[in-house]
Amino acid sequence: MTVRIGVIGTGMIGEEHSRRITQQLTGGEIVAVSDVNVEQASTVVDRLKLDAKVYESGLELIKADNVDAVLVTSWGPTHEEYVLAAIAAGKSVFCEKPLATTAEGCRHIIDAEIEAGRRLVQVGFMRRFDSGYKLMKEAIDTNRLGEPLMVHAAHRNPEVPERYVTPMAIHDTLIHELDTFRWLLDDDYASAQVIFPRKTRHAHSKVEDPQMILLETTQGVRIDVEVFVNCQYGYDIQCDVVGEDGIARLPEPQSLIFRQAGQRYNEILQDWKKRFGEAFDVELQAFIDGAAAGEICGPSSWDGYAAAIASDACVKAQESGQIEAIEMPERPAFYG
Ligand SMILES: NC(=O)C1=CN([C@@H]2O[C@H](COP(=O)(O)OP(=O)(O)OC[C@H]3O[C@@H](n4cnc5c(N)ncnc54)[C@H](O)[C@@H]3O)[C@@H](O)[C@H]2O)C=CC1
Ligand SMILES: O=C1[C@@H](O)[C@H](O)[C@@H](O)[C@H](O)[C@H]1O
Repeated sequence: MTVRIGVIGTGMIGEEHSRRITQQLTGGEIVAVSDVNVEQASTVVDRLKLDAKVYESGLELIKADNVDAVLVTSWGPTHEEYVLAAIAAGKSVFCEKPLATTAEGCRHIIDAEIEAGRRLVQVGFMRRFDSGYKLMKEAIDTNRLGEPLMVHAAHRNPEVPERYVTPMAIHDTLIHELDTFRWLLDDDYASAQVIFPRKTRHAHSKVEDPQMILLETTQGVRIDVEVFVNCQYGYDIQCDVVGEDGIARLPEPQSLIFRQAGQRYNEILQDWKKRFGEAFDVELQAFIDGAAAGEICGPSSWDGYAAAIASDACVKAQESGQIEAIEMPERPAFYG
């Protein structure tokens, strides 16, 4: 069975995901696209030579009879409405992170999914599909490090546009780490604090950059994350898990080592497209296969919600300058 997919939001990642579904993956076909910028949607259809109808409204696309499954790749604040509409239509939906920009928005999605009676939502936390992070997870799960005690991490982007403002360092950027560490450590968060070091001259006026986020889990693991979104030099994701019996470091992406002009060096990737290219392939193939089988797996709405609860606490901590408590409600049996 070919899964007929409708894509809402044909910006950078919407186009990337449409390209990989069309040119690399199996079992899926893009039959419909939509974007508030209709011209943008038409351009992507032309550029990728898609046999797809352009819809002026994402909600109309979701209702279309020939759309089996939906990809939501529009801006974060629009996700909740589209995911809820897909659930109401009984269609599988892959939603890029964040599932919603607040925990309250995610809760609406959870309530609707439980009401629908089966899992329909996969959240785009692609790091869970990255080979390096999977090795780390295996090392932790097989107790090679002993009990995890601390995590040191960094999330660096070369630069961000004007519309990227201070809270986005949390709900757009740190949200990846907030999901990853819950999954790696099989734990939830107990508190969060945000510290603003001296601001880089490369940041525009509406974003504090860099930021240091300090998290504590319910098991007492301490986590520090540097979010630095105008670091200039590249897209750089770092993670060390320190355990009782050893330390595991996330592998660097494979790259050539040059000896040239009196220097030995290797290049650093510049964006998420290449850094997590293989992980995107695996996550989207899992979505297509899940939609075909009627069994969506991978990061769930509950994972999106849990990350958003922590994200809300971090945004509050940005404003208060205090350590903010994080309380997770009990996970419904529906989410295993
Ligand atoms: N997993 C990852 O590493 C990444 C995830 N993302 C996520 O993907 C989403 C999109 O990000 P980008 O592609 O970078 O942004 P973008 O700005 O390049 O594209 C977003 C598109 O959504 C469209 N849009 C905005 N409001 C809409 C609405 N109400 N209905 C339909 N379309 C609408 C815009 O016109 C634009 O074409 C965001 O949630 C972002 O956090 C983005 C980059 C990497
Ligand atoms: O998801 C992503 C972007 O939306 C976000 O803005 C970046 O900070 C992240 O590095 C990237 O992975």
